[in-house]
Amino acid sequence: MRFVKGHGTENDFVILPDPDGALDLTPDAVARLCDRRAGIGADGVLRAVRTKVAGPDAEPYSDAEWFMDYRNADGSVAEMCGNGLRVFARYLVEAGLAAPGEWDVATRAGLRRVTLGPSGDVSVGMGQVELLGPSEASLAGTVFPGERVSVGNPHLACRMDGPVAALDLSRAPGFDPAAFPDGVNVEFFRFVGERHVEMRVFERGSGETRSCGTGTVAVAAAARAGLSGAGLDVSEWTVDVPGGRVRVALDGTSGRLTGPAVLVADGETRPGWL
Ligand SMILES: N[C@@H](CCC[C@H](N)C(=O)O)C(=O)O
Repeated sequence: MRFVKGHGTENDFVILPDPDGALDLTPDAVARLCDRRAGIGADGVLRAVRTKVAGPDAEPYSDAEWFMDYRNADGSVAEMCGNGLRVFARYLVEAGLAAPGEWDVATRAGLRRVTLGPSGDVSVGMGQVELLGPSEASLAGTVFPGERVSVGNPHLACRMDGPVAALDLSRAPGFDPAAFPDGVNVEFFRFVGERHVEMRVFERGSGETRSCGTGTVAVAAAARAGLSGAGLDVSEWTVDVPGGRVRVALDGTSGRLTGPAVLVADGETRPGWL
């Protein structure tokens, strides 16, 4: 099986080129590919498949040529992945499967428009960002009030006063399963400047990662909501994550994510390994 390895602010992915939809990608195969000791190692898998052969998840979005079939490291399926989409778009351009410019990619959360040149940062229209009300996370006995946010996938963005580096994210934060029946990605953030926050994340299905694109958009929206009088104003945010920095533009109720996307290796799994 051919693969490409890439990352966006160190949120890393195994990309599987599957233009004809020939791969039978089981949850077990995804978990083995993502295993950092016995596999290639990644936070998730991005299967690149043409929408017309991608099956029911892609059917409503057949205007787009490509479907990003995103899977978490534990093999579970997620609706969207912001960093993954930047890496996915960079892969399609570098592989000669799409031209630099602006085009839609189909995801389980709907169509997402990517903008990229022949090299450099990739920008992604992240669709509607919905603030869904308060909830809370718990970590080592401490309760963190937060905001439920949907960026196509579920998030709980918790503001804190101390540095995020002090958190122990070796275990999953607790959350209210009634509020998040399908699980949740939990972000902890702190203001470090005007419209500038630092963030760490514990991702559903992957554990702590070095960055989460949908999470940075959720955090920017929750941070804006916490500023008195900010309403739904148009604003640009800088979000620092352990793996680097991204920019988030909020415009009313929609978001745009811009940041790096880097491909680091091409390879082939050994016959019979998976
Ligand atoms: N890292 C991603 C989000 C991946 C999906 C997430 N773990 C989920 O289950 O919703 C990003 O960059 O957005």
